[in-house]
Amino acid sequence: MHRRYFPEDFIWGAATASYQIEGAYNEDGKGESIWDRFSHTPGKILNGDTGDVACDHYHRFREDVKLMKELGLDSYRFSISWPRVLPEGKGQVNEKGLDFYKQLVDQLLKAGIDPAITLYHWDLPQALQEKGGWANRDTAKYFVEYANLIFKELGDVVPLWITHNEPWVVSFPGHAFGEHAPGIKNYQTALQVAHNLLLSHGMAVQSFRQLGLPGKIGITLNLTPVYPFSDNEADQKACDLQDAFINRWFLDPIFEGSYPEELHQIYRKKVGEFIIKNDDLEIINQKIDFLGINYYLRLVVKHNPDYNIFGVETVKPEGREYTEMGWEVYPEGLYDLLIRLHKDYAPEALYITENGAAYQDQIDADGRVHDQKRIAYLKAHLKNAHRAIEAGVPVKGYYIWSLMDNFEWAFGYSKRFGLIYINYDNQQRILKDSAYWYRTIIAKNYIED
Ligand SMILES: N=NNCCOCCOc1ccc(-c2cn(C[C@@H]3NC[C@@H](O)[C@H]3O)nn2)cc1
Repeated sequence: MHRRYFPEDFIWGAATASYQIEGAYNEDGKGESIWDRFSHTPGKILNGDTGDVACDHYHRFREDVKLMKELGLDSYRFSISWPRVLPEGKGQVNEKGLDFYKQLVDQLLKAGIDPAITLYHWDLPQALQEKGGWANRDTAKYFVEYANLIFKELGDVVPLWITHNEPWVVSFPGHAFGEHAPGIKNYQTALQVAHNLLLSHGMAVQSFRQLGLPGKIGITLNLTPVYPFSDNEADQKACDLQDAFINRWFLDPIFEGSYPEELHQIYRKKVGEFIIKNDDLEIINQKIDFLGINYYLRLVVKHNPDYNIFGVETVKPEGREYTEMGWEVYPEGLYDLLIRLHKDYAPEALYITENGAAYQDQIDADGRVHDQKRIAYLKAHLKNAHRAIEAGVPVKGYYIWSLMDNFEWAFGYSKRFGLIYINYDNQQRILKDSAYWYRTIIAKNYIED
């Protein structure tokens, strides 16, 4: 067996997000979020699930940190619920909410686990949505005020900061397709949202620098490598357009200070303008310390003039494996993506801030969860991350999505991504076989293939 050793200082982590695990949706002064509102709206979430209780992490965080320590995690990536600390999104601070995160960070540090904080993981205060939400440029200003509050409270002990998680998902499923909160179906609004999210990212990085904090700051993007169904020119063109739609629309402004021109032209013609003010792109193009990437799947596309505004149709290759999300298992796509990012954008450092799979997990007669498919998925993706590191790509860490089963947005609790199985009837935590497997990988710092 070939041993693939990771760099000595490689960071082994796991990730969660506030709305997906905390529960206590209206406790201790927390304000309503757009996901509280969306999940309470009939018909939006499978089985009528909500994040009202979730994994009850708000009350069980000490037990959960103990489990992280048992796994030997170097780092734990979690998000802060903006309305838990600022119930109205701005102004009055909810000290009890802030105190929860200070206690969580304190427990992590005592356990020898580095906190990695995502400032925005989709749960916008509803009070700000009432003022237009991310379509309103003022929200960028309110985001920086919120970020500064957290920077000042935790900035001296938290080494890794992520401004936003997956702005593409916030913008398009949230504001063009209507499948995520706030459930808007307006493409032009989605483009303005994407811009204001990026602007808020740049402004927050500027503020982080001005505060002279010791940690590193970056952004996490869901990046999906796109492959043409055939080598004919039309399919190749479709591939380039889909790549611009999902990946370059965020990568180019961040790393080059400009939007992809061809796609911008298509949007001008078929969707309409969105407001960019004079030095916006300069602010967005702030130097970042790392790029976080969430990798799950690849897309294969072909040209179909009738399919959507791009004339791009995604296809599902035959004979391939798919996860419970319907996402193709394509570990090589992680290698291809990392090589491309290194070549085209050369980020100073990269963290895989999410990688994982939903499978049909069940508790067997022996009381264990034998999630062999997940172990195979994770191992194959780690192999490809290692290949990229050997090729010179500065991948500094890997966070499994997710530490525990949780609320998978529009799919509710029907999709299990966790290393830890959650029995939602009694909130019991059960380490799956993949958790024990990951513990040995962390301890040995190598995989065998
Ligand atoms: N292209 N056209 N689409 C047309 C229809 O799309 C509508 C829906 O779209 C999407 C696309 C992607 C996602 C998604 C989910 N995760 C997993 C989470 N990552 C952050 C963490 O919270 C995990 O739970 N990653 N990505 C969701 C919805």
